[in-house]
Amino acid sequence: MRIEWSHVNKQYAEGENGPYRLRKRTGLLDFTVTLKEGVTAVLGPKGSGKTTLLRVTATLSVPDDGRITYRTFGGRQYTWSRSIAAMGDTSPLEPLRRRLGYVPPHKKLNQDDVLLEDALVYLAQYHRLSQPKKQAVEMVARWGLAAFRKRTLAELPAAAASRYALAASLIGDPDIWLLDEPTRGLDELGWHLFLRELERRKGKGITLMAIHDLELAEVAENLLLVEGGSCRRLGRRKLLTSGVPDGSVASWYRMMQSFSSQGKTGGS
Ligand SMILES: Nc1ncnc2c1ncn2[C@@H]1O[C@H](COP(=O)(O)OP(=O)(O)OP(=O)(O)O)[C@@H](O)[C@H]1O
Repeated sequence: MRIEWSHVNKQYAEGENGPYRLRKRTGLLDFTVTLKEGVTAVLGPKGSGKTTLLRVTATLSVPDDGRITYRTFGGRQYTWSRSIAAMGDTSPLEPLRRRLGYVPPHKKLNQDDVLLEDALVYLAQYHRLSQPKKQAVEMVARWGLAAFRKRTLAELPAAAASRYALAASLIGDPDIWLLDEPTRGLDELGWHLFLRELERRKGKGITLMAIHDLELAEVAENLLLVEGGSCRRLGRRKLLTSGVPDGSVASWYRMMQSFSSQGKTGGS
């Protein structure tokens, strides 16, 4: 399976700046990449477009331009683009959405008064799983959430909310797992369970995780470096980091950042 982003653009209007000018912020700029199976860490400075990339890929946000093509297991193909969104009926994308798990950057669900276990049952029903209650109970056990089963999502402490976000995204065992700052708010148990899940996912489907933690990036199979909304580098982690003395992602990332700041200052 693979995902192909082809000339994807996304801009945000920042607000009026004077009567006739609308300032724009770049989310993605001519983003063109093909990604195959494996765990890929999406790295880049603040505001480089990581969240935008995950949101458009999750079909939660509409690209202004370009298209994303998903070639999934079983030979099925889906496309997400502005023209498809404009048609109004996105039901042909539903099978894709059911094979896709997304973890948002902010895990705390302040408004939600659904009980945690019920929320997982609803998700299992949405994913058309057999025995949704059983699936929910299993997920509760797997993510150490038994003590919170009968709490509403709004009541969850931060660590449990972070574990719930991961558990919810994994209902239905998605082929595509999109994680935005997945370790934000996680406690020690959450970290342990998350790392175990990542190991399980290696080489199985596509996992894209936007992270700032360069140590965590060491568990990824691929690195995708985003800058100014575009892909600056994509490759096997081992290959990319073989060029730096200690072979670490942190050193490689620093080297890439120092190249870009030299470029901006004319190499001085
Ligand atoms: N909803 C929005 N409205 C206006 N501008 C936005 C919005 N979302 C993102 N942006 C802008 O788009 C650019 C890319 O943002 P994005 O959140 O995708 O970057 P990021 O790499 O995820 O950043 P961070 O590492 O801080 O999470 C930034 O300039 C950001 O300010």
